[in-house]
Amino acid sequence: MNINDVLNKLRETGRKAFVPYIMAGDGGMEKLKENIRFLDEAGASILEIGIPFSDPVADGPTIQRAGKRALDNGTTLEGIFQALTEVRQQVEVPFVLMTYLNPVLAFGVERFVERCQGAGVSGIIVPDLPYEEKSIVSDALERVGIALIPLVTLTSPLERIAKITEEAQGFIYAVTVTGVTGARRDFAQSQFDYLRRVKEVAHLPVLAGFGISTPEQVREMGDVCDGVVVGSRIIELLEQGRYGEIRELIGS
Ligand SMILES: O=P(O)(O)OC[C@@H](O)[C@@H](O)c1c[nH]c2ccccc12
Repeated sequence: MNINDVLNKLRETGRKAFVPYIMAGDGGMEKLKENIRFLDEAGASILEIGIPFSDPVADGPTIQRAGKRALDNGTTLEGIFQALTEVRQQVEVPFVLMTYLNPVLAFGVERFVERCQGAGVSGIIVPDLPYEEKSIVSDALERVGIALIPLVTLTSPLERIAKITEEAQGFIYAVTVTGVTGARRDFAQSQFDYLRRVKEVAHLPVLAGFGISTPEQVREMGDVCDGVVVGSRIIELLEQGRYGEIRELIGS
């Protein structure tokens, strides 16, 4: 299934999307494939898979550490594509890659997109790619039907959000905090208001991410948008082998 099919089906049945984020190569390539199979079986709607990078400006401590572990392991993009290609046939869940721009440029945009297609990747997120410069990667992605998922933030003016969502595919990633990835204790009313406003102007599903770590937060966010992305908490739970809690989060 592709991203649109998954999100349409959830909407028709009145359910919300749950998108775990994992760091590729944290624990090695076998672990990556194992984690993907587990999260697919546990009911993840879409999987966000992070490419480790030495200068992850949007990431907090948990994801920075996971990225460092992956790089120290000798993780390469080529190795990640190979693992994804192998596991692709075994799972249903769509893959979205999250990468900073530099690794893509270093690998070569055309080559990167070709490998994404070969590995059955449905979308990519590039947090440091300015919207105005998106054609650097979006032209090549469009040719093969891979979505460039846009991030919108609390500080993006509504007109800009409307413009971004008009041309987007897949879903809109609404960043719920100003700052880096990582668990937050609670969310202010203004953050829910922001999500409602994004929902009003977006013609695509809106998923909220950054700082979501408890079943209660998953439900609260689900009340105002179409689902959530959970990264840092999933990485911690995977690291500690707390699979029951991951199932609980996905089920909430
Ligand atoms: O870790 P958190 O707070 O649950 O946030 C999601 C996040 O990890 C994932 O979507 C992500 C990881 N690194 C990013 C960089 C930019 C945008 C998004 C991300």
